[in-house]
Amino acid sequence: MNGELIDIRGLTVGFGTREVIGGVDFSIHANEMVALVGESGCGKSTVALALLRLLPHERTAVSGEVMFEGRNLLAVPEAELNEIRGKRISIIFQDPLASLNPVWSVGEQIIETLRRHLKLSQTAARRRAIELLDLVAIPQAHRRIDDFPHQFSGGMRQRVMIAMALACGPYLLIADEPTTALDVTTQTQILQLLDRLRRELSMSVLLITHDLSIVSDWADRVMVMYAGVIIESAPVQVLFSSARHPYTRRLLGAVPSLDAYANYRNGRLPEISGIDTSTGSTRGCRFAKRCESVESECLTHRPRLVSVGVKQHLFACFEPQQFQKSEPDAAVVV
Ligand SMILES: Nc1ncnc2c1ncn2[C@@H]1O[C@H](COP(=O)(O)OP(=O)(O)OP(=O)(O)O)[C@@H](O)[C@H]1O
Repeated sequence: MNGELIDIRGLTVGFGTREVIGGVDFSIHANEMVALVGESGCGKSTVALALLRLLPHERTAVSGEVMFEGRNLLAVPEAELNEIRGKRISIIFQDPLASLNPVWSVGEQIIETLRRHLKLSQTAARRRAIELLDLVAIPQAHRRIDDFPHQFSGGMRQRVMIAMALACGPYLLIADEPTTALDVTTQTQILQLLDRLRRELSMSVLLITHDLSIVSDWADRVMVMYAGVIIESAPVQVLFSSARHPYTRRLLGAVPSLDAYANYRNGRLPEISGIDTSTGSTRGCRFAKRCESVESECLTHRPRLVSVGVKQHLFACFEPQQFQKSEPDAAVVV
């Protein structure tokens, strides 16, 4: 499969009267690993859940388009979406224990998924479940299949979740903070595993994380989110070498490195001042209150995501040297 796998346009989510996601546009190509990075509370999980219509219905308003295989997932009937969730698009979360059933063996849980979605016989499903546990490098998969979730370490449990997510051969795996609860070594192993699997299985991965430092080795492209909007998006090397948005530049300054460690020992680890990441303000640029280069236009107009002139590098900022056509913010024009 080539080209765009999923294309998201104008995704907006409101909880009650608060707009949490303010019109997000992005696409993911076949076999691509794309990272969605941002501070806690900026709306990363809300985007992931909104794509699959997994947000609670009550007091939640979702609009926009999520085009996948020629269909808008926000508009297809629930039964059709059930065929897509878990089968074509799978999602894994930070805490496997919360997603696994403690009273069922991991084998029973994978077999149930295989039987429900692929209608396999019990014997074929068990054989496939062992293969899947093998695929995610669980040692002695044929024995471990009958163990219960609590008998696995955190990293192994995350592998089980990945095996389950892969059961039906999805085209897209959404991994929401899959390594946050793990130690650094296990975190690397899980990311290595995801990277190997997406290559072997020709699958795309949307990796959601608050930790910019983990994406450099694994992601092809990075999208930086701030207060419910994507403010910069670029191939990973471009982002790390030539970030344009003031927020991304400060975020990169806050990525721990040996230099930063030396600074830290001297009491000078960089920080991003202010706390305004999730206010859902709809007026002007959402970063304006924390931005050192704020101009009057930033308070009244919202910068659109535009190309900086380099392939796949987009940013949303009224940086003076950039010519950007802006549109008055809907909140200002009454
Ligand atoms: N069901 C809900 N009802 C109301 N507000 C919600 C709901 N779910 C999330 N929020 C709010 O939306 C904002 C974005 O939350 P979200 O979990 O998407 O952020 P995040 O970037 O994934 O953060 P984290 O990395 O901490 O998970 C937060 O302010 C959160 O409190």
